Amino acid sequence: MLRVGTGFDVHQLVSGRDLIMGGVKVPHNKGLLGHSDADVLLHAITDAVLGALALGDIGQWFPDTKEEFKGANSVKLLQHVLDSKYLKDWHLVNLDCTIIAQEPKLAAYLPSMRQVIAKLFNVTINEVSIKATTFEKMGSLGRSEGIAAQANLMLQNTTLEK
Ligand SMILES: Nc1ccn([C@@H]2O[C@H](COP(=O)(O)O)[C@@H](O)[C@H]2O)c(=O)n1
Ligand SMILES: C[C@@]1(CO)OP(=O)(O)OP(=O)(O)OC[C@H]1O
Repeated sequence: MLRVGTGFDVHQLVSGRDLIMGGVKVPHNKGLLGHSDADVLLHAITDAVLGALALGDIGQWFPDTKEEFKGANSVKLLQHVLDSKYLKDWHLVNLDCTIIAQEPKLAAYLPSMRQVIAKLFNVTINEVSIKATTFEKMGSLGRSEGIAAQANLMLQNTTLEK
């Protein structure tokens, strides 16, 4: 059986925070604001996994009202979902993501992000695509007030037919 999932997330870009995306610390004078480490890419991917299997969304699994998720490492949040009973027998066919960031330039960091994410899903980096685009200086994203990410993926369960 095949299932597709999509995820989208956006976080505000502010001073005094680290910029962490795809589990990688990207050097920049600002970082993303959130209850967790605000890893916008991993949040979109987590929502895509949950969406593929109709399991709700990241905020339902890890409420931002809970102290235990304050400053949480989003790698661990995604790992928790992937290790859950719901994901048993499901594996990633492919993942395709787009980060919308006016700044900083991300091209140099995308291979490291692909590596982190491929390891999490136990696939090779060939199954993990991450692209970056600006917002052509338009609107809030174009003014670098935040960074957004979109993820699309396909999961397969070979123990279930159709
Ligand atoms: N934060 C970003 C945004 C874009 N890139 C790379 O630059 C290319 C051109 O971006 P446009 O938004 O003008 O299309 C894009 O295709 C990416 O390769 C980047 O590295 N980091
Ligand atoms: C990850 C969680 C939990 O720490 O907090 P944030 O970092 O604020 O991120 P968001 O994308 O709003 O999603 C869900 C949250 O509950």
